[in-house]
Amino acid sequence: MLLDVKNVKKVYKTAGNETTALRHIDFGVKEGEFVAIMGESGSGKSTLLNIIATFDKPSQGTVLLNDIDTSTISKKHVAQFRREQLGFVFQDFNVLDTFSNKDNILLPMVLSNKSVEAMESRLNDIAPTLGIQDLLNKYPYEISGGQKQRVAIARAIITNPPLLLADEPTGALDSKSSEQILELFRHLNQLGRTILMVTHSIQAASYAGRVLFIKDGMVYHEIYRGEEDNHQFNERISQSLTLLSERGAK
Ligand SMILES: Nc1ncnc2c1ncn2[C@@H]1O[C@H](COP(=O)(O)OP(=O)(O)OP(=O)(O)O)[C@@H](O)[C@H]1O
Repeated sequence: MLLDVKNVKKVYKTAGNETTALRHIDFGVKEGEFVAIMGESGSGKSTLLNIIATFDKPSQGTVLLNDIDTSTISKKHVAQFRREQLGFVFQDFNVLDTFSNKDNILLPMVLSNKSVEAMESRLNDIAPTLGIQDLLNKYPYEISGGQKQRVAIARAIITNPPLLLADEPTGALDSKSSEQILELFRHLNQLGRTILMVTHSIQAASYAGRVLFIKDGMVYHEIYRGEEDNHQFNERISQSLTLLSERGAK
């Protein structure tokens, strides 16, 4: 198992108040999978992603990535661990307007003290797959949202991390750009990349091979795509969401 989330619980404690964001989360992601996590607002998706991303720690339970217990990584090594093991794609791209697109993409390699040759070679490898060759010398403010997300995906995979984490990656895009970004995720997954994506969008989730549904801080349900096409899987995700909300309403 590439990612193993075991009995994770998260309680936020603020002045006299306790919020249980995650009650009991158990799931794994195998190498080569494309998994989507869905759930209503407040169900704990961001909390879970933040814990997997090592931005936050669970109150109980463990997260193993490549058999490394992420809670044991020292503060000194956590930035390096993230650069090497994880790629991040966010809803709002998080690219720096003062850097060219190329420099944005290379930033994780610069921080890891890689040679210029290694950086150029890696960029040449991934640029055609992402269709960003013509964008490299431009700045983020000169390109569209969909193009910015391509640049952000390039930055996320430049160090070739074993796991790509995406938080609502199409949330800020129009439907056409969303579709192109989702096709790109699918393509990267077909090339062997493991992806874990949090989303509200049924359309986005229908590109995954498996969908986990979170409710009240637990994984309530999961479905696999199997042999279904996007349309069929989309229908089944909708049905699952309806069932879940009906169950919750009783
Ligand atoms: N830093 C925090 N301090 C206290 N409570 C928090 C904190 N972050 C989240 N929560 C609470 O934990 C619960 C889960 O929140 P979380 O943001 O993980 O949900 P979500 O599913 O990502 O929601 P959304 O889809 O709206 O982003 C909510 O009740 C939220 O109010």
